Amino acid sequence: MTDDPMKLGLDDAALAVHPTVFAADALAGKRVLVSGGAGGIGRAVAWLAGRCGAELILTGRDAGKLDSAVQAMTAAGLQVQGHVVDIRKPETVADLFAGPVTEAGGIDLLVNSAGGQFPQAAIDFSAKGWNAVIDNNLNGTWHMMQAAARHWRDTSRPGSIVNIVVVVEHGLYGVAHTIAARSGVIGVSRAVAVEWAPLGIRVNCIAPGAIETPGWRVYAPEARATYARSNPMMRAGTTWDIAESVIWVGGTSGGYVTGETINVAGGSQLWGETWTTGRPDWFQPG
Ligand SMILES: CCCCC/C=C/C(=O)SCCNC(=O)CCNC(=O)[C@H](O)C(C)(C)COP(=O)(O)OP(=O)(O)OC[C@H]1O[C@@H](n2cnc3c(N)ncnc32)[C@H](O)[C@@H]1OP(=O)(O)O
Ligand SMILES: NC(=O)C1=CN([C@@H]2O[C@H](COP(=O)(O)OP(=O)(O)OC[C@H]3O[C@@H](n4cnc5c(N)ncnc54)[C@H](OP(=O)(O)O)[C@@H]3O)[C@@H](O)[C@H]2O)C=CC1
Repeated sequence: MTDDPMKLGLDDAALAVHPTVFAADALAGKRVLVSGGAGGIGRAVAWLAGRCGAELILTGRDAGKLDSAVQAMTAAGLQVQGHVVDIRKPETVADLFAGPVTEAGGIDLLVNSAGGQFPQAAIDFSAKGWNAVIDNNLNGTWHMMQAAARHWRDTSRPGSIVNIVVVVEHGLYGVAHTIAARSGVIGVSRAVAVEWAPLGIRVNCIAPGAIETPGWRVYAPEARATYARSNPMMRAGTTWDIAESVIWVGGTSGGYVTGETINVAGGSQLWGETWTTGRPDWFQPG
């Protein structure tokens, strides 16, 4: 890992050629919408989906980041468009589906990778900080899920949703607001996996462990330095690990899977701990 923010995780050059188990036509004829598609995990998902033959729609808040992702993928021959959408604003999410999604001919897969939080001891959260994280990760993800489900219902086509969450079982500390928000996403995903099955809509979650991305910039270097050893495999994962699991469960390969949360976390749901704020004295060994 490096502290150069431009070099956290796999870059476009690596994502363009990284080996994959998927065939080049695994998603031929499909259209994939990735929120947070210019970020670390979303970008890798977009690259893999595009390399599998899907048309891509990427969203995010930062137009410059989106432009750089669209340019890199276009230069590699992928079919991609980018749109500025803040998932916290339901009206802009509705505009995305009424406009670009409809004009493109609809989508088959929605990947919700937009999200994030800041590290802080829960006892110190302000009401505004708590609300910001809940709004971003629970409400924002829900706005996207519901808009996609309405799109599929109204166009009588099946669909698939993959929500990127975090490992909520244990071992992730200093981000209790996001544990609450992501537990909500996992819960609502299980509920609508049932409600939306008659519409031909599958809903699953992927819970990444420590995946080196530019998003890690919100954590102090001392905290980040501990992340790789936060799981029994004693290493961080890559955005490609997450991308391949997203395409597996979101694509036809996961066609009989719904309502699941899959930890892609090196076993950190079973063993290990991540203190995003630094480990308190109470928990120091002996
Ligand atoms: C081993 C695994 C590692 C950990 C697992 C997870 C990893 C990841 O998720 S990687 C990173 C993914 N990306 C991010 O987390 C992006 C970074 N985070 C954000 O962009 C923001 O924190 C936000 C989206 C969650 C909130 O943004 P926004 O609504 O724009 O909020 P504001 O910046 O205006 O802040 C509102 C409010 O929130 C409190 N607050 C924000 N940042 C901090 C902070 N660093 N420390 C303490 N409090 C913070 C604060 O109350 C803010 O209000 P004001 O005080 O009025 O500014
Ligand atoms: N990296 C890791 O170790 C882990 C990551 N995760 C989760 O995976 C997801 C992706 O994270 P990662 O790629 O690492 O982080 P990044 O910060 O690199 O990417 C997150 C992306 O989300 C977008 N985003 C955030 N809030 C909004 C919003 N309100 N509206 C639209 N877009 C938004 C950002 O776009 P923009 O910059 O344009 O605003 C950003 O590009 C997040 O939910 C993260 O919490 C979970 C576990 C571990």
